[in-house]
Amino acid sequence: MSSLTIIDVNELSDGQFESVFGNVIEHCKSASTRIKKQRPFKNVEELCEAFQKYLDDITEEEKLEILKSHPDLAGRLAIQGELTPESAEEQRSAGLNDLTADQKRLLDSRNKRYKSKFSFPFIICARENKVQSILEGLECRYNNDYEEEINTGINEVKKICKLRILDIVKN
Ligand SMILES: NC(=O)N[C@H]1NC(=O)NC1=O
Repeated sequence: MSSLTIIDVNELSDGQFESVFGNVIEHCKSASTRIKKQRPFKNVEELCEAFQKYLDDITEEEKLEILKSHPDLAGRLAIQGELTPESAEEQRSAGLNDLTADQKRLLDSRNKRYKSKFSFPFIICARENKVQSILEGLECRYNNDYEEEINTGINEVKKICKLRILDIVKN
């Protein structure tokens, strides 16, 4: 991918911008709606920073909505083939399509335990991880408190978002 230059991005119509960047934060169209108005951007870093700032500036309620819009890793949507294309590729790259039966059981039970404590799914940038580090992250972050996990989850969303933007825009 990486087919657009920053000049192309600045010249997209509002509608095109919203459709191209509408899922750089999973299921969060309002980010691209807000950020399209901040153009022109000097470079791709500035564009990434605008999305990161969006994630910093929203309310805790909006952060929770974003966290809750993420699919479980190797969860029901993955099994049913209903992930967004971005998420499907990220989960595949972490090796989540090739879990052993034991790994799948462990992942499911840790995901379930995490979600019942925090009310939102465990989120980690899959492209920067493999099965083992995901399982360890689930074990370790389960011990965090609620506010800490909202922040950690949003930080992971920022990493996912940046990599998605870099797939679209030439650096
Ligand atoms: N639950 C979770 O972390 N989901 C995600 N992570 C990622 O890299 N892509 C996702 O959809």
